[in-house]
Amino acid sequence: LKRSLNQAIAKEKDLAPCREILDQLEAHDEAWPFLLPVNTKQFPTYKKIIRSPMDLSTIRKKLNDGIYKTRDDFCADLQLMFVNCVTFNEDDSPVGKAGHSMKTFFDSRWAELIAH
Ligand SMILES: Cc1ncccc1N[C@@H](C)c1ccc2c(c1)OCCCO2
Repeated sequence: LKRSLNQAIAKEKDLAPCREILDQLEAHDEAWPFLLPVNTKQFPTYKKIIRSPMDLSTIRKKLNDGIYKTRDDFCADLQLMFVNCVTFNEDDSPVGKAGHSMKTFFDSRWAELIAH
């Protein structure tokens, strides 16, 4: 499907803030549980419980490879990552707490981005 130049420019404008937010998420003190895919040898039940794993490195690759057509596609993968975290981890566990902290941070940055 050939995209016009204007559409390509519009897509880049839409996704540019996503790179900025992803930079900040990767640099966050509580990003450590989310930097790489969950190791299913380390957590054998993970694949059974979590049907669609997602992590920051996968999101970065998808963004770089032009997989996301809109900023909402990008947002959906982050929300999937946070839902997976709540599904598998207790709220008061270290990973559960990190997930809530990262989601709160993301949601506030996303609102700033959309609300301008
Ligand atoms: C986001 C998530 N959800 C469920 C399970 C794991 C994870 N993250 C992975 C990267 C992880 C988190 C904590 C860990 C860990 C690995 O290494 C084993 C030792 C304990 O500390």
